Amino acid sequence: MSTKFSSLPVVDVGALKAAEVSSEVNAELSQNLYHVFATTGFAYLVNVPLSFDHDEIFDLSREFFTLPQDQKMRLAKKSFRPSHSNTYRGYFPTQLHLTPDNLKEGFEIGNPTANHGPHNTAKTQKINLSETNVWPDATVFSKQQRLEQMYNELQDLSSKLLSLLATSLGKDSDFVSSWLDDSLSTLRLLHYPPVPQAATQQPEQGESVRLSCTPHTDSGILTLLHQDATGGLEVLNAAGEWIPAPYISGSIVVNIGDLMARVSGSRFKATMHRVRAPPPNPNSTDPRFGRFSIPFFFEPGENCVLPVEGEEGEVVYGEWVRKKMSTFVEFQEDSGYDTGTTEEM
Ligand SMILES: O=C(O)CCC(=O)C(=O)O
Ligand SMILES: [Fe+2]
Repeated sequence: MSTKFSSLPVVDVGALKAAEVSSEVNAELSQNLYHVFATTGFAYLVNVPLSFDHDEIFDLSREFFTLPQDQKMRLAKKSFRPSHSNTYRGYFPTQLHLTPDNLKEGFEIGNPTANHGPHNTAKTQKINLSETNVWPDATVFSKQQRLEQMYNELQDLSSKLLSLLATSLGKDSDFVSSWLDDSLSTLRLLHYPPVPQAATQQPEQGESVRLSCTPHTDSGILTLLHQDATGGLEVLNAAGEWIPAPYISGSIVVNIGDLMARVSGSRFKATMHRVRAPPPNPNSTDPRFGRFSIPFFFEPGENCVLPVEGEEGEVVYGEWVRKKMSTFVEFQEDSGYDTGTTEEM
């Protein structure tokens, strides 16, 4: 459980821009990060070492979501287009038949330089966690390379943060290095379309606010989130109050996932969060409106074995994520997903 915070702390990570970081600065950053992850589990990072700003990444995301629907559906995962072979990477459309409190469309990419060789066991599963990315044709979307570069920068930043976290837990600096092998990190472009006026005025019975992402904790290690200025992200404190996490210019939000909380022996907190529905808009189908956000989920490789502090056992990441997946709205059974193992290849 997190503490009774009333706002999210801000951590300046500008020191990570330098090619060499002194051991004093590393120790200070490591302590700061330990403190926020052991209390709120969430923080804003400022002065991040990234070559792109919010305008650039959100322009790129808007360019993707304003593609004609049939172009986006060419990238749809198999559960939405059974003739397609991509099961894990690609596009998912808004699912109007599921709960109205999870109205979102998304586009997910994995490691652009991954080795998709035959050694990977993923091919025996219905969902291939390490499949190659799918992309729109370069004639309609020109930003593939830039998005791949953004992915790599977010992965680098995550790996720097992870080694600071390892130090803060009293581990060797190579404690997390194997987590980076064949990493399954996901960069997810998200668009929450505005809901029609009538729907926002009538929340469902027993519910006080209209949401577009229901309360959850992230399942993995660490999430780095770019959010636009629409607002709506809220984080639950120990007193059961939803604390707004509004957009702060130039910042990204970072939070701990369930697996990292477990690996740390519950020293780090995976804090519950949700997103309020964006303001209603009469042009509710116009994809330029609504909330845009871009979480980057740092994930280890499928075969990575993570030791768990204070417990006998270990966690194999691929098994963990498949178990968790059955609870994600995008992977619910009635959306067509089956996360189990196939009898045959
Ligand atoms: O859209 C957001 O700001 C948050 C999204 C989120 O929490 C998630 O995708 O796990
Ligand atoms: Fe989340």
